[in-house]
Amino acid sequence: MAPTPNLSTSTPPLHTFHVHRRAVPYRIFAVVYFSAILVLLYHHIYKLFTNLLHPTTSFSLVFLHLSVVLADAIFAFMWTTTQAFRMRPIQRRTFPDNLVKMLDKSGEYPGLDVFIFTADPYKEPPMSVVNTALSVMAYEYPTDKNSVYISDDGGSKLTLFAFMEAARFARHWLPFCREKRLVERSPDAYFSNNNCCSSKDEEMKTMYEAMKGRVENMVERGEVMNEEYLTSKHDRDALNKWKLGFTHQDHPTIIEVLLDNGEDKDITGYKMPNLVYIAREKSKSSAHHFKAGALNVLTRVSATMTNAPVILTLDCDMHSNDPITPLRTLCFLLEPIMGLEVAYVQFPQHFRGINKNDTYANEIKRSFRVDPIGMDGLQGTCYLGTGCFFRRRSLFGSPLSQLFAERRELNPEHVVDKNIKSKEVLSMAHLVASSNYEDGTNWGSKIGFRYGSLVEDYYTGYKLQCEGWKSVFCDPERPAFLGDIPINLHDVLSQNKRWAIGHLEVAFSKYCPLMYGVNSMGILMGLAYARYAFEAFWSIPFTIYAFLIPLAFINGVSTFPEVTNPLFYLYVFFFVGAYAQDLTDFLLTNGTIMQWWSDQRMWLIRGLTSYLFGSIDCSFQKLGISALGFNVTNKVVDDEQSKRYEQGTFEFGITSPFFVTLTMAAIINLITFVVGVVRVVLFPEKFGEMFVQMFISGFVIVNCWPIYEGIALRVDKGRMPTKTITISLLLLGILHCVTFFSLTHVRH
Ligand SMILES: O=c1ccn([C@@H]2O[C@H](COP(=O)(O)OP(=O)(O)O[C@H]3O[C@H](CO)[C@@H](O)[C@H](O)[C@H]3O)[C@@H](O)[C@H]2O)c(=O)[nH]1
Ligand SMILES: [Mn+2]
Repeated sequence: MAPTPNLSTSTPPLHTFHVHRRAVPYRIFAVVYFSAILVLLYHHIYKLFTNLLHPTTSFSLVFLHLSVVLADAIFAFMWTTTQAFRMRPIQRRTFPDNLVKMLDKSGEYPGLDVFIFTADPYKEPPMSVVNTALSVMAYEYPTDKNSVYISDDGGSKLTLFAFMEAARFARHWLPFCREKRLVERSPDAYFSNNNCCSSKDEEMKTMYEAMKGRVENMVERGEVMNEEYLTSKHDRDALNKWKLGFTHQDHPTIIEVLLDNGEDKDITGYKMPNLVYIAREKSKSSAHHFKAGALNVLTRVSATMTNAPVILTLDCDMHSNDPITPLRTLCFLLEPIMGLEVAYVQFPQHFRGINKNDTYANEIKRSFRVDPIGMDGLQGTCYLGTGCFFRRRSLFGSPLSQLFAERRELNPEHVVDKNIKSKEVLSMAHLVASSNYEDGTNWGSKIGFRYGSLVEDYYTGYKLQCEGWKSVFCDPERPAFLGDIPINLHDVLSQNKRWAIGHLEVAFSKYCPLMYGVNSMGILMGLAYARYAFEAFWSIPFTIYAFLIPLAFINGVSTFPEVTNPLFYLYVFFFVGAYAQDLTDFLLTNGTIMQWWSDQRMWLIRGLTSYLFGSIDCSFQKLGISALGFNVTNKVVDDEQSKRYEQGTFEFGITSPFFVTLTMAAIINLITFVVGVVRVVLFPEKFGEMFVQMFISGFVIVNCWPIYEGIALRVDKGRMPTKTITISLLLLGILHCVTFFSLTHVRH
């Protein structure tokens, strides 16, 4: 299809898009697949009723049958929700050159406020946060329009110290980037790519390494103490704000303006961007709402200081990989016709350091690449938490009716006319960062980033779109940002568990996408958001297919149709159809078959771990038994683990409930398969009856290969702990006994 310009043809376009060719075959396939689902559901219900009406049917058999119907119904539901992404996937292009021409002729660059988040100096090394900040301070954007705000939820001296160093280094780094026209503007990325040839490079590298040495030295010691590093009185005074009794959960607000655009210049005399450090007030008596709370504090503090109309939210594990990214964003936000309706422009999370076959599916291709282009063709993509440029105005009510904050200074149209370091500005900034400031206001409910879910990104994007805002997904050839990934299985699964819980919180709130979302945005967008809200539901069919049905099989009860039954072909179609389409999506987004294999394996693994335990935690929270928290993902890498990751070896190593369910699934399916083989040898005529179960268990076994290795073949530290294996065997024994006694009357 020809690209469709989104502008009137008189001016050169700022952006275009085209609908992917796959849309039409996907729509046809959807109709066929959906019809097949209806046939299967009809069959299930028919059989269930005949079973129920039969006087001799035992309770256990009905239970088993109901479970199978439930599993298949959830598969069907989840399949339906994913169709929303496949109806109209689009691809966009931007023309930053045209934008620059337009701005040179007619206008001014809008201000940009960048928010960077960090929460723990030991899980998120301050040097990595510094690299994130330097990469965006060096954006190809007028420096007097660029302000970088660091939110430190760890309230750590170490992070502030690192930024004092960074502010000094930036005076050298920014002109260096400008003069050399670098595209890699995170020093760490630049120097680790062996960009060292000129003497200027060498000099810069030495300076960078010296700063890194000082910061890492402090972090290692856990205290900022070396007086010789603290050259200015101002720095010493700032660090003295950490008084006795200061903890990361209980402390006053600390705001330090480290660079002030009005007065600070780089070594060539150019203005520096603003750089502000903020540790918001924390107190045990008020909720701080984790990252969502930090986002709102930064929204307010930045409003008092610069109030730029465009906000970039960026996690500290991600740095800019392309300095013209803000210009690409403006291609959408400044577009005269549709621009005003766009709440945010989301760039995908791309990662560095992923191993060859992407063992843990860290690329998260479906959520970060495949699904967003599908939503982009409808009303717009989800907010993914980082690498996203917001129109500040979108945080204040729907496009048609603006809401106003309780203080005029916080509203998007307010113009700041005082210096960022002035007394008035600083006292207002402290006020709006206090821990009880939001009491009795609309922050978190109607204004700003929304509270109520651990995935504040998904939830906020969803609420904005329900209000009528559009959004844009922009995925240029050169990734705009590059992030780091967790490289150990447990970290990956914990992260996914947090997401699953956050999504469930939305699913079971009054804003459930299936009702509220469908009403506000229509059926397709509602389904797309529901696909995430209900992702933890995968755990239900997976648990049934991985445990219940194999246990029944071992105890002599087969659930699946024989190969001679026409229904058998329906199952084959479901399996092959869904997998083939999934593979197609993957290959069309530059994936390899092996990466796809890892991705589907991780989906199965998540089903029995993150989604399962996420559902359990969420139920506990609903029952008031426990509270939910945001466990920050660990970003520090252990060398030995790193080596195993490079080789593609799975990392177990610690005792965790996640690994218990995985081990159980691996063992029970191996047993099922062996039992099947023995029965086929004894009664070859039963092969047709057992084929489907043996195929499914065989498929699980192939997927579980790394688990068997972890249990039996490895001796390194990352192997499956003996304790985990013992607990799994015990639990399996109990489950087997329960099944055995429940099915006593059914066996023949
Ligand atoms: O109380 C908190 C907890 C976290 N963070 C920051 O939030 C960011 C994301 O945390 P991380 O541990 O890296 O979580 P991820 O799972 O990698 O983050 C994904 O999922 C989050 C929602 O669960 C989103 O906020 C993120 O943008 C998205 O990348 C980091 O910069 C943290 O420093 C805070 O500022 N305050
Ligand atoms: Mn992260």
